Amino acid sequence: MRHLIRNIIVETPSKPGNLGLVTSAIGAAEGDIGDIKTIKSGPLSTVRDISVTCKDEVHLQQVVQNIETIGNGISIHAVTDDVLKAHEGGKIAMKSTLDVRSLGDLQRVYTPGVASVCLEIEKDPEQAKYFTSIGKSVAIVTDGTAILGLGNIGSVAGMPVMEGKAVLLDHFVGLSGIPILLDTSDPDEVVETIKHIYQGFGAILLEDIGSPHCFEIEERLKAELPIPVMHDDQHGTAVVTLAAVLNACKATGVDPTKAVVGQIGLGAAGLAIVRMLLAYGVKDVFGIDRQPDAMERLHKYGGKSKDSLEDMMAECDIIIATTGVEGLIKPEMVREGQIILALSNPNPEILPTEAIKAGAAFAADGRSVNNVVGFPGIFRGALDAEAKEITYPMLIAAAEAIVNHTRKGELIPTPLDPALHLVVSRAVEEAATLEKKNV
Ligand SMILES: NC(=O)C1=CN([C@@H]2O[C@H](COP(=O)(O)OP(=O)(O)OC[C@H]3O[C@@H](n4cnc5c(N)ncnc54)[C@H](O)[C@@H]3O)[C@@H](O)[C@H]2O)C=CC1
Ligand SMILES: CC(=O)C(=O)O
Ligand SMILES: [Mg+2]
Repeated sequence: MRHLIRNIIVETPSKPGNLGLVTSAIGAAEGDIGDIKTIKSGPLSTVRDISVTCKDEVHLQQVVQNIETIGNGISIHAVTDDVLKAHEGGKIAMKSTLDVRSLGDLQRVYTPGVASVCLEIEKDPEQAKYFTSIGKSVAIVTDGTAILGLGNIGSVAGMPVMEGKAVLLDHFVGLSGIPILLDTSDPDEVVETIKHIYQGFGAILLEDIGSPHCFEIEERLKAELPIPVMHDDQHGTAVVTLAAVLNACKATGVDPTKAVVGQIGLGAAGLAIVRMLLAYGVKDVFGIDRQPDAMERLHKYGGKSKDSLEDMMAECDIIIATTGVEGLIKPEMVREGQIILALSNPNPEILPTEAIKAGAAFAADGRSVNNVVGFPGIFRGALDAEAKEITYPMLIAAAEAIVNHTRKGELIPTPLDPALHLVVSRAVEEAATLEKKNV
């Protein structure tokens, strides 16, 4: 486990070199340093807030002890849990876009004025696109069965992830994400429930719904609803992974269609990655999963199998892993020059630093190769084009837009760049519009 993030508030005498002593002490204990914020900078002392990721509480204590033994007047004021603090009261809220200060405002926003808008929409339901927020709202639906790699922890425990997705939709592309927490995983009940509520949304984002029931749920909803439906763990992840694979191939001079790719774990994310790579034209895509029915699905879509994880690691140029199993890939399994994308969250199958040390040419984990690079722009583009569904040409257009937006030396662009989501949404909108014209 490596997802204990804590903030250590450290005071050092204001003298060059002291921050270096602190970061070296953290590094010596193998703490992973994130943001460093200066809270107070005075002539005598400086106080900084240093975010550190540790494996667990024992590891955190080692980091703290290393700092405390530096001496030189360096001291720790507090160790805080900023992640928990950020979740106090939740991360989202439904807010109005209008102010209500006068009686006139009240009558425009609510009764009696609102009645005339209702009647306009009753006469012509298409008007709902212009006079309500429906076209900008995305239902984020989970049944809680595959929350990250944490397993079936239930929808309510998964709510922080759903709120997180809503924050990203709002922040990156101005869409409202509304979590819907289901208490059933039965495909008939899930489909029936969504069919009864879909009309309040422009699109449906399925999230952290485990396999294999996620496949039937998505297929049926896509067929039965007139609005875009996408299971992000499947197709959002596949888009971003395709982009990372294309970028890695470009950097290593490999023709992606001729690369030999091995996918470990053929659940929601893994099977969709296989399908996406095959749709793109990669010929040799191998897969492995501990479930026989997952292997059957691999073969149905044209993927090939390997006998063991060891064979897969020995024979493939590019390895992608989405099993949810931390540390599944051992450093001794890594082949010289291999490309390793260990995408499980919160902890990867192998840390990128370990994979590189073991000889990999490129290595990344689920923090950077993450569906957040793709899903905001995919949904925005589909809604802007008024698309009825999200298709493979739209997804491949998204992957190519990500590739074109990647700077030299990067495997995948940062999702913090607002221009990224704009180019992805434009590419998806254009692909959707082209498809409509060709129908
Ligand atoms: N980086 C990203 O953007 C994303 C990462 N993920 C991560 O991928 C992982 C899996 O997510 P889902 O596909 O939604 O879950 P899932 O439960 O649908 O799939 C997991 C699959 O891995 C297989 N598996 C487990 N242990 C295995 C082993 N030792 N060898 C071979 N196969 C094994 C399971 O049988 C199952 O088919 C999670 O940790 C999740 O956080 C998922 C979506 C996006
Ligand atoms: C990123 C994501 O969707 C997951 O790990 O499940
Ligand atoms: Mg997910």
